[in-house]
Amino acid sequence: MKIALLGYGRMGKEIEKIALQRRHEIVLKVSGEESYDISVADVAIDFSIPSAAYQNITNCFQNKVPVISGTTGWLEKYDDAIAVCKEHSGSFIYASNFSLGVNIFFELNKHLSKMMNALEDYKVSMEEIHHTKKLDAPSGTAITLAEGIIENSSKEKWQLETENSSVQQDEIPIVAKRIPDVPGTHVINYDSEVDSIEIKHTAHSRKGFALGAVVAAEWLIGKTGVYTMKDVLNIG
Ligand SMILES: NC(=O)C1=CN([C@@H]2O[C@H](COP(=O)(O)OP(=O)(O)OC[C@H]3O[C@@H](n4cnc5c(N)ncnc54)[C@H](OP(=O)(O)O)[C@@H]3O)[C@@H](O)[C@H]2O)C=CC1
Ligand SMILES: O=C(O)C1=N[C@H](C(=O)O)C[C@H](O)C1
Repeated sequence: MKIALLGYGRMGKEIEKIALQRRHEIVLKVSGEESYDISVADVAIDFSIPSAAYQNITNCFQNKVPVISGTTGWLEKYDDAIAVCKEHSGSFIYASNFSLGVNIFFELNKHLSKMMNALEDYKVSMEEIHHTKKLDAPSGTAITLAEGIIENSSKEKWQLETENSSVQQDEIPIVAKRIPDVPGTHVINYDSEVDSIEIKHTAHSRKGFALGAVVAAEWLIGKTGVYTMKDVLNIG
């Protein structure tokens, strides 16, 4: 495949390594506001910044280039992007996390949430830890995990815990920690007076995210429509 990398930072570079190992070609690397011709690519992989993702993604739809996006922090425009995708019969996969392990963790989280819903003595909370260069908080993965709990319990929303925040009964508190060089850790905790249940995913590097994005790009080529990593990995 001829791949365009929209965003050539930490993830763009990791994706390049995996793509070359899998015998793909990188035909475009975009890392700023410069104009570019996306039509040279068979597929685009966007890991850019929250303020640039929508423009990058919709430009792909308008030029009929399938696009994978892992950029987080832009989802207030997700529905608009899907409308543009449908208008142009585009091809799209967005995932807050492309790693196989986290996608299994997403399913485990939903299952656990269903089981815990009736047990009022347990209080759910979440913690995510990432490197200090991360622009958004909470992480996209933490938001997806919270949505998985909300779908399967009486919780109605999530709340990022700050010094001044007070968490309501119907909210899932999320603590976001920033520690140098941490690729991404997510913990869900159910705590009662007598015990705690905790599930945790720890990324050891960015390799799993990058491999998942390249596998998703390989899978999307030749398809039209909007898909998720559940379709790609056939899990859940
Ligand atoms: N879904 C997933 O599995 C994962 C998602 N992510 C997400 O991916 C995104 C990127 O992460 P990461 O690589 O660590 O971040 P980086 O900051 O290392 O990379 C972002 C890159 O985007 C570039 N950029 C700035 N403006 C534009 C633009 N208009 N078009 C294209 N590129 C642009 C930046 O250039 P410059 O530095 O010059 O500004 C930078 O090179 C984040 O939103 C992060 O949360 C990260 C890991 C996994
Ligand atoms: O910015 C990162 O690094 C990561 N971002 C994604 C997120 O916001 O969930 C995925 C991963 O945790 C790494």
